[in-house]
Amino acid sequence: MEATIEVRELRKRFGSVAALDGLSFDVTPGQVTGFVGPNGAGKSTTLRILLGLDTADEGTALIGGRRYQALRTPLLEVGALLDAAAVHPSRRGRDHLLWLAHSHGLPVRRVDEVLDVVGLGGAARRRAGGYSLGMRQRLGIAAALLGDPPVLLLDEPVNGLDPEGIRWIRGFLRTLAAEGRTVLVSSHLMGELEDTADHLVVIGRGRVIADTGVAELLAAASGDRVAVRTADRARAMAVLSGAGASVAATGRDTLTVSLLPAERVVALLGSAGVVFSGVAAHRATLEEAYMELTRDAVQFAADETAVGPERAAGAAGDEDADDGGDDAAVAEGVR
Ligand SMILES: Nc1ncnc2c1ncn2[C@@H]1O[C@H](COP(=O)(O)OP(=O)(O)OP(=O)(O)O)[C@@H](O)[C@H]1O
Repeated sequence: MEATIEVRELRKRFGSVAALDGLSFDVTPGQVTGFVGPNGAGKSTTLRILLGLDTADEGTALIGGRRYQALRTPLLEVGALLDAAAVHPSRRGRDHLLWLAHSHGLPVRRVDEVLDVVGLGGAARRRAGGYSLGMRQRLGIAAALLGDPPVLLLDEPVNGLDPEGIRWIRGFLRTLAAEGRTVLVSSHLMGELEDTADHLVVIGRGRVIADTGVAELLAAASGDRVAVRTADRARAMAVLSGAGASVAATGRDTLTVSLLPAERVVALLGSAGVVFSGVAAHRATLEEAYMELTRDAVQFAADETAVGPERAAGAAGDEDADDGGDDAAVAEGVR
């Protein structure tokens, strides 16, 4: 079976709401693909249709070239974590997996293997009702792995995990992809995806906003912008705008400058006598790139709420404004 997800022109309405509005994307094996979008964008609906839990009004959603309903041994072909709470509370963790394994003729040995893989071996004989959210997430991931499937669909797998668990799943997803599996992971935590995902499918209002490599997206979002830290913000803005730059205030003493290289910014501020404590090439975070992408989609849909450059850069740049941690300093302390 070719381990690939193909979504083509999916449409789904719930009454007057178009949850999916012609959604198309592919997920290829050997990499982790993040599936992201604002609340209500249509992520869960897409995953539910892919897993045969809901039907599309139009379009197709295929796993390995076939609809989920046509898979003869689904557990062996696709592993899914949709709702970690979907385990009967009185059932013991191990019994839940035994029941699933039995339905597919998998050996008991495999149940104990996946319990160990997710670090739940010690709690396997406790009732799921007494599990923490993180433990239920691990049990759900164990269930997804049971059939050693080439395709994994995980909805918010980091949800409820402690820092050790988050680190574990990050490495684990990378390992699954390195084994050549197709891994589609929805998440709201861009910081997590920045460290984990190779590719992103960003959706909004039931449509694809971006289908791109994470590295390309970060490079594009970083652009040629320059971050400036100065106590004399107003004068710096006047000098740089006067030289043709586009300037946005991103904090009490920070600016983001476009259309001028860092060296020129340093020279202009220096010759105008504007004191500054740092000028740095700006490197976008995935969170920032994502906010820009999804904000554009909202602007497109409701153009009366146009967002000015100052607010736009401020929304994305506050973190940098405070710690400058993502910036590669090119000049310091020129008077
Ligand atoms: N069963 C349903 N009945 C009515 N409306 C629904 C139903 N399921 C989803 N919707 C609507 O479809 C749209 C897409 O919802 P969906 O849950 O797929 O989004 P999502 O991207 O998963 O959101 P979130 O990030 O909040 O989980 C939303 O407007 C939602 O209210």
